[in-house]
Amino acid sequence: MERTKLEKSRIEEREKSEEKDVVRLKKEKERSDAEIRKLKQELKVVKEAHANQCLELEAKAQNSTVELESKLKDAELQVAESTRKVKELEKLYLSKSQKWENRESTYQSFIDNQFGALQALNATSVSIKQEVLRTQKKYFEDLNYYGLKLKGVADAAKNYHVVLEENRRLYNEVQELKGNIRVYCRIRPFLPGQNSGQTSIEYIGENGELVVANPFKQGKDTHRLFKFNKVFGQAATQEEVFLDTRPLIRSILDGYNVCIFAYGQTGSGKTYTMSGPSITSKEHWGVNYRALNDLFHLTQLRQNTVVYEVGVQMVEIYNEQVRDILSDGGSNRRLGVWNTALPNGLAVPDASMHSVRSTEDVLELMNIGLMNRTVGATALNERSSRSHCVLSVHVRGVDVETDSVLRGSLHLVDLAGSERVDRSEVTGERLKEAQHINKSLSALGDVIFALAHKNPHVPYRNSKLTQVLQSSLGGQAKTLMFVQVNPDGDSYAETVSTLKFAERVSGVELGAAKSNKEGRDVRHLMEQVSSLKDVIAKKDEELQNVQKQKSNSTTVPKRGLSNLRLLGPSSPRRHSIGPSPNARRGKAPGSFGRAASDFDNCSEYSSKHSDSGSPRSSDELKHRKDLHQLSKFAGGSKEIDIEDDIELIGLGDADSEDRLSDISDSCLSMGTETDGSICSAVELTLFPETVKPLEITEEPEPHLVPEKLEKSAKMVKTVPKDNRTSIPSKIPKQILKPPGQTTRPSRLSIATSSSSKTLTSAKRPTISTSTSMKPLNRRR
Ligand SMILES: Nc1ncnc2c1ncn2[C@@H]1O[C@H](COP(=O)(O)OP(=O)(O)OP(=O)(O)O)[C@@H](O)[C@H]1O
Repeated sequence: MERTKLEKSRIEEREKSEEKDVVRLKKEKERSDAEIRKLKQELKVVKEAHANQCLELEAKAQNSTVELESKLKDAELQVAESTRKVKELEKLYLSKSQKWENRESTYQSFIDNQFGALQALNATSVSIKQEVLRTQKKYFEDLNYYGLKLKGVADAAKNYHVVLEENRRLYNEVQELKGNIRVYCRIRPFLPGQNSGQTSIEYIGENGELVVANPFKQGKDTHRLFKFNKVFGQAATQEEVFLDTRPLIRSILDGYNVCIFAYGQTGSGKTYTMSGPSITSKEHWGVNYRALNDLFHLTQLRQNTVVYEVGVQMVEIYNEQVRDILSDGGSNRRLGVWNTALPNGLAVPDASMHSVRSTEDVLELMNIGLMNRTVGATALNERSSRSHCVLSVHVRGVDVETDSVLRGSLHLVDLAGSERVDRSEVTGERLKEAQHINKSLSALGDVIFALAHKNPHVPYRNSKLTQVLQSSLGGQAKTLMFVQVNPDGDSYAETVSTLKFAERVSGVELGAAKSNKEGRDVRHLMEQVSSLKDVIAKKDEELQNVQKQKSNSTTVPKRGLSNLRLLGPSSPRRHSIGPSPNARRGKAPGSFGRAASDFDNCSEYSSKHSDSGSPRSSDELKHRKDLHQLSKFAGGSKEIDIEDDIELIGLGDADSEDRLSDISDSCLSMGTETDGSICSAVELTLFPETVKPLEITEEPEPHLVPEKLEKSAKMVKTVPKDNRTSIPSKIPKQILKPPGQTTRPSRLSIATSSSSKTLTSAKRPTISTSTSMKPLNRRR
């Protein structure tokens, strides 16, 4: 029961739960029904939406179908097109591939060839490599070899300049030995206002080459090459020009004669080179101031070994007249020119000689000279020199140790410029001057031409200029010419003719220059000769005495023979240089004393032996006899005196005719020949104190003797007797003439005498004469 009850309770409970379940289920069913309704509703909506969608989709599908169909058609078309293209491409491909194949085969064959070539190249390169190695080896060997050689060459190159210098020196020496006239060319710069674009100067070489060309003509033919010792360009300074000239100038102090002259067209810079534009600035000084400045400087340096004295002359040649431009007021006096080649170059002995001791003295003198010089304005040069100006510097040096004397002279010549009168537009007086200038320059050209061609006759006498320059052009001087060039194209013709002239000048060989040095040895020898002659004379005298005692029957013409004895060719005293032994012993004071004592001896001799039959050598007697005959023929003793004079003044030479001098305003100037004459002249005028006193018994005729020479003669009288002083190398012997005998003032008049003509055939050296000696030969 219980169990039933329990069962029953359980069943009841189950029923209750089932009922609950039924209620729950019912609720659930209702909820589900609601849900189903809702879902149905939703389904209906969805169905409707789906239907709509389907419709839409159908429509879309239809559209898409249409679209796709059209696209398909397009695609088909495209496919067709593509297929066509593919076919075309295939075709192209085929042809291209065909081409490529061809190319490939070509390249292949090319590559094969190249490969073959490469192999060949390889082989070659190997051999070349070997060759290179071999060459390299050789190259290094050669390099070593050339290195060694190069070292030698480098060593030689080091010496190259030395050798070059040496060569230049040797060349100059050769030139010097040949005595070629040196030619330096100087080109003037363009002046303000000139057109520098039209220059005739094309090229200036280092070694003196100069090429000029006509700027107004084209073509090679217009170019001309000239070669000189040196060419100074437009930029060359006065200092540079002088430095190249200095060695030449310095040689004056070693006893050489030097001549420097400037040649060129008017306005080309001759005065600029020789004097400079102004003396106020040292930088502008020309060659002449610098030369003298340098000479003084050198003389100072050498004063312990050589004592120098310097004298200056300055003359101008104006319209064929030589004028002293340093004399006070005397510049209008015409001066004579020594008309022969003189070793010491004193060409115008009558020109005043001024002793100078410093550059200041020189500046002062040259200022005076340049102020006195004739200048004028032409169309080509505002201050054109209308004359040739010659500045002569005479130097005498005495060696302190040896007493030897040297003499040098320097001529600085500023020529007047050549000019084409049509260009210089001159008239009247200027035209006359220009004609004289051109004439004298053309005479200079003729002289140069004759010298260059070594003609036997050189026409020095055709102008005063060539006479003055004779010793420098034809003597033993060192000569330098500055050829001045105007670079202006308009002056091309003048430039070429100037340069041609200069080229000719540079071809002139003067022979080696000689130094005017009297060595001690020469002096000693001369002294010995002199003393030997004294001994012989004494012996002669003794013999004559013996003869006289033996025989009183023969009479010898007194004056004639005595003088002939004195002056005969055998007499060495005529040429004696330096004091005689007697003079040194104090017997006679110097050479003039010597001359006087000779004369005394001679007079004594002649009086002692006037009536004796002299037993001298037959030659001498014959000579005397000849001369005696001549004297008789010429008119007795008077004529013999003329002969004496002839001999004394050096007219005894056969060639004396050639040496005829000019007549100056004041007196004649002598033709003469040897160095001594000039030296004497220079010494008597410039260095009078060196000359020994001479007893002059009579004053020379004043109208015949230049004022300066009178002074010299007076100075000679008053010089103290000092046996050590040097003596002019050539001193004429004094001869007494019977009172009332006429004087032969001019060598011209003497030369025309018959006796002189006969004597000139002797052709032997004659006693030189100089201005200083003129008083001695002129007696009343
Ligand atoms: N090297 C130079 N440098 C500067 N100026 C110069 C030079 N050479 C010449 N001159 C000038 O040229 C002009 C002419 O020169 P200079 O008078 O020296 O000529 P010249 O040849 O002597 O003439 P002339 O024959 O007519 O006397 C002057 O004014 C001068 O100053």
